[in-house]
Amino acid sequence: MPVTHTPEQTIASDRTVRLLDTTLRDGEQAPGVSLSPDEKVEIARSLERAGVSVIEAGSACTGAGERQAISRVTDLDLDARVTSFCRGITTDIDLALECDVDGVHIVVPASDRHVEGKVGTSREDNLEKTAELVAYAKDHDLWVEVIGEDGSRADLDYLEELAEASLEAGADRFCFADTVGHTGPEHTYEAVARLAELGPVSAHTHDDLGLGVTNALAAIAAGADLVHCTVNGLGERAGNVALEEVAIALSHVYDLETLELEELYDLAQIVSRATGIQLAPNKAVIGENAFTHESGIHTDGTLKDDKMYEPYAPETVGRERRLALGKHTGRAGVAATLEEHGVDADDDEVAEIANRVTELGDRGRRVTDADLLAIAEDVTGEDRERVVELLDLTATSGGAVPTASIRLAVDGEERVASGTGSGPVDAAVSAVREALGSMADAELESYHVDAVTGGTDAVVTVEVTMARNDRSVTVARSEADITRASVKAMVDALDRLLAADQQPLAPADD
Ligand SMILES: CC(=O)SCCNC(=O)CCNC(=O)[C@H](O)C(C)(C)COP(=O)(O)OP(=O)(O)OC[C@H]1O[C@@H](n2cnc3c(N)ncnc32)[C@H](O)[C@@H]1OP(=O)(O)O
Ligand SMILES: CC(C)C(=O)C(=O)O
Repeated sequence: MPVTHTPEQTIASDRTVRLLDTTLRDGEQAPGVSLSPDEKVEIARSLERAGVSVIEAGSACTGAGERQAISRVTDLDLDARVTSFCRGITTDIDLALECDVDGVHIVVPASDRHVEGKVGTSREDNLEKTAELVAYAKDHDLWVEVIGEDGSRADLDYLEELAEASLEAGADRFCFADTVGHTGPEHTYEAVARLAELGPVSAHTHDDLGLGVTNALAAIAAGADLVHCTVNGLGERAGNVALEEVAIALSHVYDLETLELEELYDLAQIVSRATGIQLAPNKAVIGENAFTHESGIHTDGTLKDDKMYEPYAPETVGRERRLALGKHTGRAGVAATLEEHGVDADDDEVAEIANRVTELGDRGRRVTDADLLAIAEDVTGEDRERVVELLDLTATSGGAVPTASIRLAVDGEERVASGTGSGPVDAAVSAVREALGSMADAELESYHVDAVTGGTDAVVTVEVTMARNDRSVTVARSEADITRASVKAMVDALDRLLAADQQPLAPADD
């Protein structure tokens, strides 16, 4: 049954719920991820700033390098409890002790598949062994959480026996683990509610079915007071439940605070950088698009009331709202972005600019602010200070080799050059490149011609996209002469790239 349907099954805002972060252990188990000691230290510090209660720093049994990294984290003397994963083996606990951890997670099999098929023991021996391990760890003054691995596929009566044996032996808590992310909120609720009758319970959920958060919330509703999470939902296979998602869901839906939410975005970036795993743009809380609006109706609504299309303010999680331009842009978004750039345009001009932005977006293009400004300048006829400007152009195509000569103003000085090519446009472009030298080092990503009016006197619009240093700009110019429109568009695009780069002027190559 869903977790919020009855008052008993909801999460009261006065509950104390804490978050355990296992980015440095389960997160690091994501294929291809390996964190250096320095990276673990950096992440641990930012987890501390965010206010997590427990940091599982790694698996001491993995090797000397891992133990060195865990020791670096324990050396930080954080407020958070620092722990290590241990299998149900005494030597794993000894290795964790070498790292001076505050506590251990003793991971023992819970389902018959794990008890018999993986570890090769029996239910009875597993109970006995678990109790011995807990007593051993407690004798060494460790905080102890016993995790019943594959608990969601275990016989629930046996899981209770395992929790009972652990708690009676002195474990501080028992953890319900949905190891392969196979279960749903109803079963999670039932299992955790039964375990919570016995003592403190944690929950460890995975996202294989996309139910990580749902199950974590079900576990909390059922009485779990410590939830295992990872930053950005990193972890085995489809990952663990994301720390940022649990924290914001508890805050926004249940009014229950667990973390310093405004630290979440920095934390996400730090982990993404260290692990090399990029954030999906549509990822809740921390994805690039989480607070970005492109479609006209949303942008217009958001400008009228910033809560119109957002559940909570982006600043809550350390972010800012962004308006994007593209195929779905409307007048309100264009007007707001132009205002941000100090560009004046009347209503008709804004409507025309919005149409041109949509057309550009329609061609599958991302529309940048530079694109918008180029369109606005064309539509409004407003000029601006330029680094490069076209003064004159002559092109001939009658002879054997099409040639063009060009006169440009470059930072106030005149430059003249000529070029040849396969046609007049190509010749003019070579002349431009000749005149500008290295300033023209930019790739022509696309070149597109449209006849705006019919007949032999048609006005053509030439649209070019030029790119340099990860920046690209699209400029369209309309003229009766296709060569002139092409050169104007290209010179303007280069000018905008130069302005964006703030690149010092290079002398023309002689
Ligand atoms: C659900 C989870 O996320 S569990 C945590 C997963 N984490 C890791 O695997 C940490 C990284 N792993 C490692 O560094 C290595 O696998 C080590 C050091 C743990 C073990 O390496 P190896 O000795 O080479 O063993 P290997 O990896 O081949 O097999 C795992 C062994 O652990 C045993 N094991 C697994 N779980 C448990 C457990 N809960 N309790 C006791 N033993 C266990 C397996 O039975 C197997 O033992 P066996 O070789 O006697 O059959
Ligand atoms: C070690 C345990 C908690 C685990 O990672 C899992 O069950 O997924």
